[in-house]
Amino acid sequence: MKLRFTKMQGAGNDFVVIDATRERFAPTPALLQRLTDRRFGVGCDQVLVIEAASTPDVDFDYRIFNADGSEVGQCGNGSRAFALYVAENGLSDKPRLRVRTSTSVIELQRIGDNRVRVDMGAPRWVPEQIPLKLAQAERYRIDIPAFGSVEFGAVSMGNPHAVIVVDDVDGAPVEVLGRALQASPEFPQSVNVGFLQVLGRDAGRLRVYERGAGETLACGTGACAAAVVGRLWGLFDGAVTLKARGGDLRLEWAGGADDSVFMTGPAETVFTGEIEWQK
Ligand SMILES: N[C@H](CCC[C@H](N)C(=O)O)C(=O)O
Repeated sequence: MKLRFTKMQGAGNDFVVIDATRERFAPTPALLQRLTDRRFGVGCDQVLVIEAASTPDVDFDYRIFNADGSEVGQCGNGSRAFALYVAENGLSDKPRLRVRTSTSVIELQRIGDNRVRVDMGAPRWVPEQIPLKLAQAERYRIDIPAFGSVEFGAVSMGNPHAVIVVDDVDGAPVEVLGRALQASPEFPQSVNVGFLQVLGRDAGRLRVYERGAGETLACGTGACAAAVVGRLWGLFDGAVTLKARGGDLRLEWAGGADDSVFMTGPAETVFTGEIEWQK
């Protein structure tokens, strides 16, 4: 049977997007592998699945699968692609969309041909909500062989993030230290590891070694987490532009525990295609 998909990207974080209702899509491990593998399949960091709303308070449900097939609770760059897909395919003409993932409800608003502003909800830093098996702190430390005591901030945006402040992201040991933190027992569901270089009170550079995908060219929830940790550590003011390798993201957070983080950035459709698939 044929499976139609749309290849999209947001700041270089790339996606295969599927309208589950139209395609009667059921995510099996083998099919996810076919969609994510960059050699033997289509290739992407995440597969985004658009489903009919499961409750009347939202417009759609939103499922996210990493390149390794793991299903997760949030994808910030993906949410912008989601909004563009819905508009381009006539799934809704509402200017604002409420969308539910397995861990969050977010609100998407297109603000230009290929720019979307997302209410990503409030950050969660209670360790049990991240999850992180350490006593709650503003600054955490874990001893990592070959790196010694590693200091980081930790927050959930519906998925777990650790943020390490570095002097130079280009020289940061992104993969080795990212993998080591992901393997730490303190992160029982692994973690997305951000490396943040502060450029000023309203600017920084960010690289993220993502759970289930490795280093991506940008990570939307990682940018939200870095903006929150940067503000909690007194490094940033209310709004910050974070430069990822694939593009820039704009983050705004008023700083209150219940205040949403707003993320604004690009989204683009790259191509549409279909694969032949045996159920
Ligand atoms: N790797 C993440 C999911 C994708 C997040 C990222 N692509 C974004 O834009 O937020 C996780 O396992 O929680």
